[in-house]
Amino acid sequence: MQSSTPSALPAACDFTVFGGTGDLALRKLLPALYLRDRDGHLPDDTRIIGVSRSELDDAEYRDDVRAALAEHVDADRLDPDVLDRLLRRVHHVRLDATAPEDWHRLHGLLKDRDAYDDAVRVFYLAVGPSLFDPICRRLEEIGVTDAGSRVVMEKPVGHDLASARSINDAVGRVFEESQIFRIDHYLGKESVQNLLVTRFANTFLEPLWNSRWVDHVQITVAESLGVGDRGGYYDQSGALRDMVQNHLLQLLCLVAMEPPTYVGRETVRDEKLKVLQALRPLTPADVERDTVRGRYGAGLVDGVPAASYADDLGHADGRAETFVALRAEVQNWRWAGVPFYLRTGKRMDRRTSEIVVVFKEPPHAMFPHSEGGTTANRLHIQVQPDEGMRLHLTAKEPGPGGIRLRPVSLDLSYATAFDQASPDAYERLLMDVIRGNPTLFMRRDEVEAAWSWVEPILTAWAASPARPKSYPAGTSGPIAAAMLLERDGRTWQEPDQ
Ligand SMILES: NC(=O)C1=CN([C@@H]2O[C@H](COP(=O)(O)OP(=O)(O)OC[C@H]3O[C@@H](n4cnc5c(N)ncnc54)[C@H](OP(=O)(O)O)[C@@H]3O)[C@@H](O)[C@H]2O)C=CC1
Ligand SMILES: O=C1O[C@H](COP(=O)(O)O)[C@@H](O)[C@H](O)[C@H]1O
Repeated sequence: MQSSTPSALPAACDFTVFGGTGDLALRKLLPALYLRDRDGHLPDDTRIIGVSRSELDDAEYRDDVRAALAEHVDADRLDPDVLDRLLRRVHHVRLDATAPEDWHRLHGLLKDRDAYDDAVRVFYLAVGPSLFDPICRRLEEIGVTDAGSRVVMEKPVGHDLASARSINDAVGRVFEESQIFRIDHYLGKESVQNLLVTRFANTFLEPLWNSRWVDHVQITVAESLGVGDRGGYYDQSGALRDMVQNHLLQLLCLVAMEPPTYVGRETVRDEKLKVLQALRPLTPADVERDTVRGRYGAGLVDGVPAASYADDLGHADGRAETFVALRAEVQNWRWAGVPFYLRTGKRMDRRTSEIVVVFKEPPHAMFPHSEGGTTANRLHIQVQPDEGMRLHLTAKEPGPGGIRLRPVSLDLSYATAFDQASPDAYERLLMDVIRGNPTLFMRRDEVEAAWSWVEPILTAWAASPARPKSYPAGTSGPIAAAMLLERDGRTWQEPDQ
């Protein structure tokens, strides 16, 4: 998905990562920057400045980055010359973001760039949100927040609407909205971008993409991993905040949005916002009926024993749900009456992110005496792994006798069609930040509209004496999630269907 006016690559870039020694920086950001450097995409004069309180000089930090790249980049993509070039770009600044006296160190390094007219400064906030406000204020004080500067925020932005507004206000006091890049890494996935291309660069789907022909939509983001060592964060968050408020609602928006007049910086975001604003607000009774929350117990994942959430957390007082399923509706002309079923969970039976658009049954049974039956057509968009698309149809089985109906599918595998691996989402998104293209980032109004819709669910759950329903690790979630669809005469699409 390109903006209508692709932005130029600047001659110089200072890419500052607050939290440069953290998990996100070392596991995702540095590998993505390395891979873009490998393909010659970084500005020639790029510096990558890791900021943290750790007592590291440049050489020690470079050692840490080298080790992280060895761990997180495939060995066959690690080129020693590129690695050395990248490491020469890397610096570390020891700075406690809350200590005013430390900031001269970063200022000293950044002001070297004053000679460049078009140097871009990126400030990536890979730290807890409580540091966003102090960091932005200090950046303003040291005079590095002009139009050439960009700030990147990770999701989740806040833990409810009020805290999201407060974070947005704090960052917005220093940076213009056009300088603020709120990452939802799902928007950087190739298959997610391709969803818009499939819908809007082809004609065959559009006449069918509405309540007349679509029965319902299913969006599943299932993970086989548990919370790992992120339990501290996760238990404050839970699957609704961690996944639904951002990734799943963004996927829903891309399925449901109207075609923009062109794919531009604001047009896609304008259309996504309209979808979020059209989501039917849930009353407490709707939450009771249309949402399911679960939490994994011990079980087997791929035949291997897997711990319970309490074991992963290290105590039994966990509060968070690790699974959510819910029924949403988009109240507009196109989608009135079409349910959107969303589910996401950890420690499930498989890792998959997929969107299934289930079309209506044929209006008239023309082959009543044939063997086999018709099944509803389905478009299955496989976001990950094994990106691709499958269109499920009914066909006649070849043979000289009578008509025998059989389900078949038209399969598109990206790996086969394009013979190349998809880049990691961060590779695309970090380059968009450097180029200043915000199309694939969430605008303030989108984030807040998503929180507005999610908040009644959080409130109703907090008020309810019920606990999340238990499901064994390695399954497709609590039985109640299946019942959510059965009640409507439908079932979740599982892989063997
Ligand atoms: N990890 C992930 O996959 C994802 C993370 N996020 C979000 O990104 C943020 C960072 O996550 P993650 O990397 O996992 O966290 P980590 O705890 O691994 O890293 C935190 C980083 O912040 C630094 N830091 C903490 N306090 C200060 C301070 N006062 N001044 C300067 N630096 C400080 C730490 O270094 P030091 O202690 O040396 O100062 C460290 O480099 C969080 O908000 C998280 O929710 C979002 C999506 C995914
Ligand atoms: O943002 C998050 O996403 C990951 C899942 O991302 P994926 O690209 O591996 O599908 C999730 O594990 C994590 O809890 C959440 O914070």
